[in-house]
Amino acid sequence: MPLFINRDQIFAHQVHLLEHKLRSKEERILELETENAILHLRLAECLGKLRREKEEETKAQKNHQNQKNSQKITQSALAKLLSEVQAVKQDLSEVFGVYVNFATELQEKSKELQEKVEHASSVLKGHRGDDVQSLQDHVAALECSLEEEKQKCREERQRRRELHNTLVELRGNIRVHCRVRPVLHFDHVQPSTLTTGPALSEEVVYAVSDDTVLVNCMKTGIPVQNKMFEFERVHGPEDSQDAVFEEVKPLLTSLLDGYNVCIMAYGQTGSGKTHTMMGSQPMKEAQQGIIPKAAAELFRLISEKPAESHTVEVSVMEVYNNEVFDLLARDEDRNSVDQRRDIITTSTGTSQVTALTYEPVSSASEVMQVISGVLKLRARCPTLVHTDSSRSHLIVTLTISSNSPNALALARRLQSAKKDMQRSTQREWWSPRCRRANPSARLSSDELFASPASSPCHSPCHSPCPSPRPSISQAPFKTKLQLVDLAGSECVGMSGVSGAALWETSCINRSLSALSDVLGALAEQRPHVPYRNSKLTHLLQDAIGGDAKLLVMLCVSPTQRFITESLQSLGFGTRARQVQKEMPKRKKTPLK
Ligand SMILES: Nc1ncnc2c1ncn2[C@@H]1O[C@H](COP(=O)(O)OP(=O)(O)OP(=O)(O)O)[C@@H](O)[C@H]1O
Repeated sequence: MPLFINRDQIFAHQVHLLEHKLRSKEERILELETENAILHLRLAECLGKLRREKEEETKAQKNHQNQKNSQKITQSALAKLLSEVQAVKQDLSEVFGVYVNFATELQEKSKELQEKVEHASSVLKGHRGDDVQSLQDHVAALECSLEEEKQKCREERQRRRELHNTLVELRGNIRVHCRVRPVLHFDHVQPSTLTTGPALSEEVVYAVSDDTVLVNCMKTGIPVQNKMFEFERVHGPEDSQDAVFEEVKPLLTSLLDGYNVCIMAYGQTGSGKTHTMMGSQPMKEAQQGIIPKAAAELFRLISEKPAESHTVEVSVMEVYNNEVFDLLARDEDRNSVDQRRDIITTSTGTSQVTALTYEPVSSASEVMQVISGVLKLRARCPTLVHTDSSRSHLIVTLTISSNSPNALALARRLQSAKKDMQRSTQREWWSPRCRRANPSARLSSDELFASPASSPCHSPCHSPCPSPRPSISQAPFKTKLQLVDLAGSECVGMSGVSGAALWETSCINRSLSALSDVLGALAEQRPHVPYRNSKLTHLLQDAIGGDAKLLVMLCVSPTQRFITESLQSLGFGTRARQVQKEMPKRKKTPLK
């Protein structure tokens, strides 16, 4: 074996050894690093465990604290409960004490009552039959006197109403009657799904007494507000055509006494104006309105006068789109001709329609024949509210010419009686002193119309007696009865009209608002009254502001659907009542 080992070989061997050592060191380092990593992992695990345990411990501590708190609360609640139980126990014992006392008292009282009943029944048993009879007689007498008192009360109310009417007449107020119609089929409409609040067909306008109307104003979320309106007379849905006419009838007597009279129906479309003025189909007597009934009453009154002392003429006009039309105008062949007419103001300041046709009539049926003959010419149009809506204002005028000496005498007496009343009113005719001295002192129509010689002075008051009656013109006179069926005010949206009908609606609404303006000016006694703002007010100038007796018949729908319009009509009536016109004057217009 060669002994020569060179330095390179030794060096290489050493390098090899060192390399080997290094590799094993490196392996060891790797091992240690792995161990270290494992230890790190373990440490992390332990730390996590430790943290979780700590959290659990905190949780447990919290729970423990909560438990401690709720224990405390429960303890205090228990203590409270205990004290309440003590108090209830105390109360119960007190109540029991009261109950025991009450029961004893009740027992005593029932005993007492029983004794009294026994005593009363023994007393009753002891009574003789005729005593019972006298008791029954007494009760009957009491009932009778109660009935008498009721009758007196009714008479007193009637008298008060008459006095009120006289006062209205003396003051020259416009009379306002109101009629609330029944709920009808067209009041029922399908409610919109969006609308809330009261149903549209719900009744909200009521005639609560014979002079008061009540309106329930309902809005969602607001308490119901009641509004009251007072008029000279209020008719409810159950009131018949006859009942309505009965209240109007006295005006017809005035007509023959020499006064101009105007009866005008006002109200929203479909509220019953035409029903009230003309009547409804089928036109049986019970369904006749004011116009046929007034014609009948007028001719009945005339029949009581000397023969041929009165003549009557009828004219029929309509105001349509602010134009006056003479519905009786005919050519020689009795065909309708252009019926447009003008209104002029005469030298005496009254309004007059030029070339108006007057038809002489001698009975109520003739009057109705003439009117029915031309009513078909009246403008009508179906609307969403009313299928047979009148689109014009209708004015029927009955002109009565009187040359009766009786009527003249009557008129003369009336004139002077009225003057006396007026004078004594200014003096204290209504004073409590006068009324106390003779509570029944009121002028009946007989006294009013009696001649001075036969008219005793009823007033024992110290005011001087009326002076001798002044004499007036003996000339024959004419009076007018104007019966007006106004077109209905209406909301364009609700009536659903368009085109020509929309123009009609606008004309109707404008003329009605002109009427309202005239009443406003009169009520406030303004120096200028705008009669000429519309043909309607110009035509009715004498009736509204002149010396005629004017009655406004307000027609009102009863349901929520028309509440805005009803309130507007009731407001119009209230405004009309505030007007103090000239005192009605007897006519002295000479016959032409
Ligand atoms: N008091 C009432 N009793 C029974 N039915 C009534 C009453 N008032 C009105 N009516 C009926 O209601 C409907 C509408 O009435 P009317 O034609 O009189 O309304 P209007 O006020 O004249 O309407 P417009 O102004 O649109 O002409 C009619 O069918 C009528 O018969």
